[in-house]
Amino acid sequence: MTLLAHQREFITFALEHQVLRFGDFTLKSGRRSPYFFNAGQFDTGATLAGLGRFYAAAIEASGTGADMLFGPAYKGIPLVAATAVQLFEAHGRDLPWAFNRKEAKDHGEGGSIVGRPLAGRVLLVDDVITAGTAVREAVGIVRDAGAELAGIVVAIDRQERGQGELSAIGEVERDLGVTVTAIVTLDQVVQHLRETGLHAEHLPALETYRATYATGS
Ligand SMILES: O=P(O)(O)OC[C@H]1O[C@H](OP(=O)(O)OP(=O)(O)O)[C@H](O)[C@@H]1O
Ligand SMILES: O=C(O)c1cc(=O)[nH]c(=O)[nH]1
Repeated sequence: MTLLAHQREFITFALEHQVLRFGDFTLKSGRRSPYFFNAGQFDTGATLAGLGRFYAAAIEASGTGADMLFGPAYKGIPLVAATAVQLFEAHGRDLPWAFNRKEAKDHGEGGSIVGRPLAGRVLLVDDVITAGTAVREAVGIVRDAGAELAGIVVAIDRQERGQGELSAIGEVERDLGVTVTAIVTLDQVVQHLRETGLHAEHLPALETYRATYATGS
């Protein structure tokens, strides 16, 4: 497997800012994981700008055409904002963007979508796909608004089983008919750790976890 320079840079960036951490974490799916990617740790202007640049570059490289961006609450919100800024700053693409509230508001402007109303081909921007539940919920919001899903971009594909035996991303691509783009995959993180010797003490737990939840596809 080849790791591109920007993927190594991204892993280094996530490790440096303790966004990628090792320990014992309970996930949304209920799985217990020896590592966690916490996008909330990109907690300064500079790191959020850096993160947005990685997302924008991944979107440009994927060739996914979209009319607008959507970031699902909560962690998708700063991600979509940072990505929209960097798509414009670094690539000259000025796309409308929106996010949702988890609970609809019945005063003021009301509703659950903030920003540009969802319409046309919408690219979903989120942090992580584990079992795929969160992105399916978000896709439901896009489709309920009468918009079309153009694709999905995440920072990390944990390469775990979804609801059946396929990978969560494989199931999402099959069921929704779109491409999921990840800046990096778990395999690439593991390869980078092996090659650099960084966090070598955590590799056995990562391997055991992978053997439990990984799929061949
Ligand atoms: O693929 P899945 O198994 O669904 O898990 C991954 C998702 O779960 C978490 O979001 P959460 O719903 O906790 O929302 P948050 O953005 O408010 O943290 C995480 O931020 C991912 O988006
Ligand atoms: O599956 C999750 O809940 C999850 C995994 C992960 O690495 N990061 C995160 O924010 N959520």
